[in-house]
Amino acid sequence: MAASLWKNLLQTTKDRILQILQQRRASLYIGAHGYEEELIKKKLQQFAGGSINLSKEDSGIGILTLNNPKLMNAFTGTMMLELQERVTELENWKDGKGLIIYGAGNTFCSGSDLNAVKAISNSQARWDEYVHVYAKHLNQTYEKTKSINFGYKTLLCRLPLISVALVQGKAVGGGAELTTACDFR
Ligand SMILES: CC[C@@H](C(=O)O)C(=O)SCCNC(=O)CCNC(=O)[C@H](O)C(C)(C)COP(=O)(O)OP(=O)(O)OC[C@H]1O[C@@H](n2cnc3c(N)ncnc32)[C@H](O)[C@@H]1OP(=O)(O)O
Repeated sequence: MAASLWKNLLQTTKDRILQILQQRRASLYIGAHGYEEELIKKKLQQFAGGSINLSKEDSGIGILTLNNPKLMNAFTGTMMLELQERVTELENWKDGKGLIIYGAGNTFCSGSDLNAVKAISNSQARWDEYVHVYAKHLNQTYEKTKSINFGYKTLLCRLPLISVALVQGKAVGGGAELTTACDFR
């Protein structure tokens, strides 16, 4: 009897552990704010527009273009997601030596897209909460910094490439801080 109870308890515990592990796998990221990675991504995807373009030259120089010229290259949600993808691509670029970041049109970057900031500020969670949680995903040092800009910063700083922000025109808010993520500006 006792042996059978023990066996059941053992099995139930194993099942529960497997269940928890599966849940964790399904949701790789559950941050301090309780948001899930997919939820954050979906939210950021709602604020679409512009793009982050990367061209990798034979010389080993990458050119990253902030491309949203109608809004002075303001960062939309999808641009944030793309930035992470491009940085991952650069991290895996074996022949990469340097990186130049510049803005399309005649400006560098006007920071976060204020349309998204306003829209999210009217809903349950503020834009910066989403952004901060996403920054944590980008940057494990979030707990110390609690800032997306720092998220960008360390994300770019940890790249093993010499980076230059080629600033033409305005660099405001998050755009100004992005320049500080580069080795030279
Ligand atoms: C919370 C996040 C925080 C962070 O990440 O740290 C931020 O970054 S918040 C955003 C901070 N940035 C700003 O507040 C900049 C706001 N913009 C401006 O001050 C000016 O637009 C400018 C960048 C100084 C350029 O001025 P100017 O050359 O006179 O151009 P316009 O003002 O006519 O702008 C053209 C066009 O672009 C739109 N625009 C500009 N910046 C943004 C933006 N950040 N988000 C959304 N849209 C932006 C501006 O509204 C104009 O649109 P139209 O009127 O439709 O032509």
